[in-house]
Amino acid sequence: MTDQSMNIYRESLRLLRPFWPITLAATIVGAIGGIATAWLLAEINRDLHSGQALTWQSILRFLTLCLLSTLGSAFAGIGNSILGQRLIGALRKDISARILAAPLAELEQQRSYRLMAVLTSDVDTVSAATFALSGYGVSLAIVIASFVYLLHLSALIFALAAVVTGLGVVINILARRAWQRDYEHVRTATDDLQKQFRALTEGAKELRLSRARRSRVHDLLLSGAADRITKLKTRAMGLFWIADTASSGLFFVAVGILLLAQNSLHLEPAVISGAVLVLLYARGPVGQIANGLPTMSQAQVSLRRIATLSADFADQDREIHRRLPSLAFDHDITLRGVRYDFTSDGATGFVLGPIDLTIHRGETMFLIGGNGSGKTTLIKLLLGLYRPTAGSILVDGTPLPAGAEDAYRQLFSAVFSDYFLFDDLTVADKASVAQANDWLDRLEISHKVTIRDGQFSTTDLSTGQRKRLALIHAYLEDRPIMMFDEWAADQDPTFRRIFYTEILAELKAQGKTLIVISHDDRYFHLADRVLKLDSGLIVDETTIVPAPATAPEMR
Ligand SMILES: Nc1ncnc2c1ncn2[C@@H]1O[C@H](COP(=O)(O)OP(=O)(O)OP(=O)(O)O)[C@@H](O)[C@H]1O
Repeated sequence: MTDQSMNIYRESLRLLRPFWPITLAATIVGAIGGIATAWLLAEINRDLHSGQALTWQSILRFLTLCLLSTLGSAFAGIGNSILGQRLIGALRKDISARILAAPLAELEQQRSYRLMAVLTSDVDTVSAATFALSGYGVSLAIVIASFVYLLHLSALIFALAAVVTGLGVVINILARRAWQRDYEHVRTATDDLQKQFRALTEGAKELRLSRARRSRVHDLLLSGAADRITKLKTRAMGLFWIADTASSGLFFVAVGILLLAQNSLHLEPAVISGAVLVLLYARGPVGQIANGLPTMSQAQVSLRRIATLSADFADQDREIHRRLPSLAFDHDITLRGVRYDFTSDGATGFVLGPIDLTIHRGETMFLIGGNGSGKTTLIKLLLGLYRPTAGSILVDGTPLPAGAEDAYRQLFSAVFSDYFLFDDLTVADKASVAQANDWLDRLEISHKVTIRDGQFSTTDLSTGQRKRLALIHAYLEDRPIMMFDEWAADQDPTFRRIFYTEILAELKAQGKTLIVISHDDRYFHLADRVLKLDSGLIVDETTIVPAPATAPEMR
């Protein structure tokens, strides 16, 4: 076993471990029900051939076995339903927590549609298999107990039933293998489908504008993936029905052989009828086990996908949930020889740095440079979202201790150019709501948006207006350092001016350290320092000397 498959195996066990007790309990109860069913058949056969009137003991035994049989399968079913629901909840929470704790760079490498497919489709598939577990437990117990009864009736009949079942098992194993191979392709096609579903909503505008793109997405990519899944699943289902029919048909063959050979075998009628009864009854549970195999195969593939994702994010900084005390930042933050390398799998990628940079508390720094010069990458490093490939970050001259990344990140609030707009306030106390209302007024959107139950009443706004809401979130967080990535780019000229000359000035007056990515050279003079990046390096640094205040004119 390779290291990776060991990891996946270990991860699968870890994910399923909390559910062993309930699985075991449901299986034991189901097995009791199954054994009671087989016993019941034996009792019925005995009573039919006893030639005597039923005794109270027989009636009592019959009723007890009926009760055990029905209650056993009912309780096993309930147990497994609870297990299935808990499993869905636990897997979703566990994987989400790992995704939350994962470093941004690793998350960026995973495609979001793949994560969505694991969180929805794979989790559902695994839990569907657990719902079916009770059925398997009961069926398996019936089959085993039936075989014990057959052995008790006659070794020869037992051997005949064993051969028939063995053949059925082989047929089903072959079908299962074929399905398992196909299901890997089904899962890949499911990822493709998720990707195209995303395009349907996120690319709605582009798809309406371009007939060629629309037909490529719908007729080729989406339909292609959907058809591939249909074809593979239809083939697999066909295979399974053939396997199922063949294996259950074998039971009829066994019953036929018994009926034909009953005289030459010199077996009592009670033995023959008991065997026929059991063989015909066991056909159902055997079929149920065989029919459940595709679900089990799918669950195995899906569990492997869940475990792979979970293992990928296993060794991450879990301090996101540890709530370490916040870091103090009194004087400066320094990037010392910091580098970041996008190179992966030997392919050369963009390299930022080495960067040596000190940001002083209370200063306003503008970051400028052409597209792809590395501004956002530098910001992600500075904000602790990327771990430097080389070099270190110092807060007030002290290197950031290991495990303090999340505490460090709490020093910043930011509006990224690809920001996500949350529609609720993190803290919705009276003071925060009052502040938010104040800002809605100042940002001239109070006529559109109000705060209701700690939420913005709407986020269906223009691009520039939505960005104003993102700014309110950043303001309410009240962190010492604020970063704006081309915030003003989507604002009209008046608001752009208000942002640079009033909002930034006010935040600076409050003592905030401001980092502003900007292309608005009309306002560069408002910074304390302007840094220019090119090809991942700081190529220019200009300290802005404030113009001396002009003396009032003498009359
Ligand atoms: N996730 C990523 N994986 C690989 N390379 C990346 C990734 N993100 C950015 N890059 C590369 O890093 C370079 C710098 O990107 P970055 O986003 O930092 O530039 P920028 O100066 O912010 O550009 P813009 O002004 O267009 O936003 C780009 O040339 C890009 O190829």
